[in-house]
Amino acid sequence: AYSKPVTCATGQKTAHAACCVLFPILDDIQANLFDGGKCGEEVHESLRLTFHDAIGFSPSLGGGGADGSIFYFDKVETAFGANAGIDDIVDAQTPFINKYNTTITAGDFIQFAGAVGVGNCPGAPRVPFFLNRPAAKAASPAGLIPEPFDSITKILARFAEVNFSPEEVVALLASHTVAAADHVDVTIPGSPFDSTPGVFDTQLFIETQLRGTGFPGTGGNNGEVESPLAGEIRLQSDAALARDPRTACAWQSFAANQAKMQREFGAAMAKMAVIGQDKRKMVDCSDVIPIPKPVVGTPHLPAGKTMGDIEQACTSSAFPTLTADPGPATSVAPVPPS
Ligand code: HEM
Ligand SMILES: [Ca+2]
Ligand SMILES: [Mn+2]
Repeated sequence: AYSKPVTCATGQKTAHAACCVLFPILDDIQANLFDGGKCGEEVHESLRLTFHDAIGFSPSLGGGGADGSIFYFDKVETAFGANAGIDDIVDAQTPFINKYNTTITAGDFIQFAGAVGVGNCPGAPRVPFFLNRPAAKAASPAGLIPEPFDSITKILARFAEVNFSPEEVVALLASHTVAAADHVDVTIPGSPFDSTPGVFDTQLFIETQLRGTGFPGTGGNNGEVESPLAGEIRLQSDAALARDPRTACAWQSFAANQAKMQREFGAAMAKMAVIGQDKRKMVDCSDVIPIPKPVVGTPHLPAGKTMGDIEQACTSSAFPTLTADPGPATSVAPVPPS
């Protein structure tokens, strides 16, 4: 229904008066959670948290989806193996969630922080945000969060339970362009999944298609396979999604198409953020989310690589032709801890 834009007491305009409460929260988290609007560790972890809260719904086992259960029942959920390390960001968000708990629920806060946070990464879409999740009633059942050692059959089946197609799963994995692992190889915390963890670019889809040549730290970790670059870590699940006949062409379709990746990631995030929720009871506050900066750089091979290093997997079309950065072989620095 049409509603007249309002001017909030704090001066900003929004389509719905109910959204005005979000502006002070926006300013606070940008300054004090995201280090002045950066795309660093807290943004990466806040984005991961949106997924680990939202995916906690199954038609057969229950759970409330994107309901903040990972905060309200954190003792239960942070103990799940798939949630290794998630306690850090739950702890970091807790003072903010408590400060605003008379205004918005933890479920709203977690999705709001993720949408705002990823928007700090140049090249990200403006992720829509809907307000009004009730507080969680129970913890998520165990076993609902995909693990990097799961088969593609298991991963796609889990997402299908919450109505996500294989193409939507691949679109969601664009999140790993602004991501690093602390717990896959604990000897090298902060190891990024692509060479540009501060930019929401397509490098993840390019670099995961390169032949793996070694482990950045120790070998033999569960859910890890060889990566193509020093300092870069590769999840077994990302490598398999890039090569499986069910997902390889979707994966390749994002490799040199920033606009397609942005569009489909934004749409899939909007859908994920309301898993288990009744959208008719929610208010569209998308216009509160700041407009992200454009991407930095263009799709390329890391220095030292050639098209011969691409492991073509999609059988219906060729991987886009890319040129390599000049200079010595790219090596990737860890994302600094907060
Ligand atoms: C097949 C599905 C997925 C699997 C198996 C998976 C697995 C993982 C693993 C193992 C890590 C490393 C955690 C650590 O060691 O610190 C990680 C990080 C991350 N994941 Fe995923 N993930 C999946 C899907 C997603 C989705 C759908 C999103 C968000 C929309 C997401 C966002 C992130 C982010 C942003 C990080 C980086 C966190 C940081 O840098 O601290 N992942 N993921
Ligand atoms: Ca990136
Ligand atoms: Mn981290």
